Amino acid sequence: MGVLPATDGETGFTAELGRRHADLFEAFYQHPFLKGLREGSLSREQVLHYVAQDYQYLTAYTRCYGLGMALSPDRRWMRFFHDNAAVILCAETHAHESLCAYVGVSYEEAQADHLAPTAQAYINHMMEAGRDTLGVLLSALLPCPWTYLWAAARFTSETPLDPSHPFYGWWDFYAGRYESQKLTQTRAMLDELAAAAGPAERERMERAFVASCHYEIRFWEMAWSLEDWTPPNGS
Ligand SMILES: Cc1ncc(C[n+]2csc(CCO)c2C)c(N)n1
Repeated sequence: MGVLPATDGETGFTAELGRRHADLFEAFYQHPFLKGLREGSLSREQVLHYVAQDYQYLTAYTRCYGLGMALSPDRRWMRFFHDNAAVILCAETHAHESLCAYVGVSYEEAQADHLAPTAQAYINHMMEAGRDTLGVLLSALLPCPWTYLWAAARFTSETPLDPSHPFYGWWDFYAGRYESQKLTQTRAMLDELAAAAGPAERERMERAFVASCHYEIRFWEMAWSLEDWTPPNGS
């Protein structure tokens, strides 16, 4: 096992989740699609498939922050969801644009009008969590920033990032300091909710978190295999 998402000394609900499910973070890191992003060896089709689906995913992810506002007990929580939604709406497209530049298409040209099965399932899972408690919703939303930022921190600490890397812009965005501050804040907010939750809710929170970790791995697999709705027998 490589670098753990949470160290032994860290306390709180999210640190426990990170340690208990470190195997999923490792599987995320070792997936051939992320390896391709590290080595600059992805095909044009794979990059395009990812960008098109991820654009749709980010729209739904931002919508879930709207659900978070609706579930917010006070203005402090509303501000958290509001401010993060504003950042995701603007900033995350930088990461996509660097992938578009790599394959030589505009962001508009990279769009698809349908969701692949895995992207659809991941979105449904997050939206469903938004019909439960704030704690369950935020647990479903946490693996998204945590896996990406953890992977970027690990990669850039092992291999200093060179601007000539074909996916420099993508790695540089997720390795950025601003993103990492947001992740720390999100974990602290979720730790707070977990401390006030009963065992049954905490159990649903963990299940929502684990499902999203699996979906993060499957999202790579979706883009790697160019997943679509063609029935398995090819008809
Ligand atoms: C499938 C998928 N999972 C995670 C991310 C990364 N990501 C999406 S929004 C956000 C910021 C949250 O504060 C981060 C880090 C992605 N692009 N696509």
